[in-house]
Amino acid sequence: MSIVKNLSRTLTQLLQSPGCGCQTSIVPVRCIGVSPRQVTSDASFHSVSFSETDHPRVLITGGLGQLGVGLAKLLRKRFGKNNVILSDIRKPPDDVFYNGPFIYSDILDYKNLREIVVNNRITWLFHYSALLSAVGEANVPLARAVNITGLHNILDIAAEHSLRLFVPSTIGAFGPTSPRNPTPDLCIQRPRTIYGVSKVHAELMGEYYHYRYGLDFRCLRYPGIISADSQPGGGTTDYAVQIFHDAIKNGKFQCNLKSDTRLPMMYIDDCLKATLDVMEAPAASFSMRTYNISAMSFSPEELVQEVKKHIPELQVTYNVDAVRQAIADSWPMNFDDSNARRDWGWKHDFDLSELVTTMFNILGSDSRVAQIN
Ligand SMILES: NC(=O)C1=CN([C@@H]2O[C@H](COP(=O)(O)OP(=O)(O)OC[C@H]3O[C@@H](n4cnc5c(N)ncnc54)[C@H](O)[C@@H]3O)[C@@H](O)[C@H]2O)C=CC1
Ligand SMILES: CC(=O)[C@H](N)C(=O)O
Repeated sequence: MSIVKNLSRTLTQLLQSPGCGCQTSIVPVRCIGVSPRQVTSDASFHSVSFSETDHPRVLITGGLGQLGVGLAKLLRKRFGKNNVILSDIRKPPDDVFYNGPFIYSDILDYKNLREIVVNNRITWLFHYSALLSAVGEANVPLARAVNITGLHNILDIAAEHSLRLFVPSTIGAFGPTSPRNPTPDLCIQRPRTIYGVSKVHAELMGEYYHYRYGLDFRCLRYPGIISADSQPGGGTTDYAVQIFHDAIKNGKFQCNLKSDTRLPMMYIDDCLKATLDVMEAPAASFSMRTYNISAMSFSPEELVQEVKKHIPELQVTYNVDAVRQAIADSWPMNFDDSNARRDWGWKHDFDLSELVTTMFNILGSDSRVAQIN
């Protein structure tokens, strides 16, 4: 009984202390760092808080995919090369291996993940491992394991070690019953892919851990991301990257979506900038923990027109992939990101024409700009 009284007194003091940062209306366990998973006492609560170091110590999971290497480059510029560790289950190419710390990490291996976080005194975690929409439909058990079980491991490790955690969500977290034009942050989410279901689960679990355990969870719903020097990992929006490679290589492109399929898209630099911005934003600026971000929205036909300004002789045919088309038809056409713009100042730099010009500048030494004037 006296222990309970003491605990209650301590809690009251904590809640009244100005440094606590907790509102009394929120479940107070966050202030005492209750761990969501039973761990041995010597393994818990050894985290180094951000204020104890000059820079965050960062781990990126699934870092060898389309987005991770670019993210590592950006974060290393900001926080120093050795403060950012890339991890994946694949073998890194030479340029990645020799450009900064790389470590093997399977997110399904909880103990190994915890060891990495502890030994490297990680304070920020960017959780990029996932199976994307099209490959997820091709292997549902694996997608369920990686996207859901893997996420549970990440959430528990992050909560136990007081990490700041970024988990990307996607336009794919919405479904045919969501408003599609535009899609707001808060609306019905009934996706029909395992990818989408796992991402809604991630959004809800992250927010639950935030309120229940005080986890500093931050989440952005990315549109389809377009990049020049990294390949997409098997999604529905992949066509918008492939067109550049095929146009340059052989002047022909076969599109697997219908010409008028409109989806939100973004250039990779904007996506990575938003990711760093939301991680650096003061928590007090957030009115929610999961935000839509948007830059542009286009159909294959509109992208083709823009690409043809650089390669006028490009020949395009349409050979629709039924699985991808059904997915795309259930996704947002336009994304409403007004909350991100208002709360923490999100602003994109690249529109469609800048994106296409930039892609050709990077990829297309032999692309020819048409005389359009
Ligand atoms: N690229 C895009 O257009 C978008 C991406 N996102 C999200 O951003 C994140 C990163 O996306 P991408 O880089 O495009 O994905 P990607 O598919 O290119 O890369 C995912 C990486 O996860 C790794 N991985 C798979 N199983 C793993 C395991 N058991 N343990 C550790 N790593 C494992 C893979 O080896 C791969 O390198 C994902 O969560 C994705 O859902 C969200 C919306 C759009
Ligand atoms: C939009 C995404 O999440 C991804 N690129 C996919 O198409 O699966």
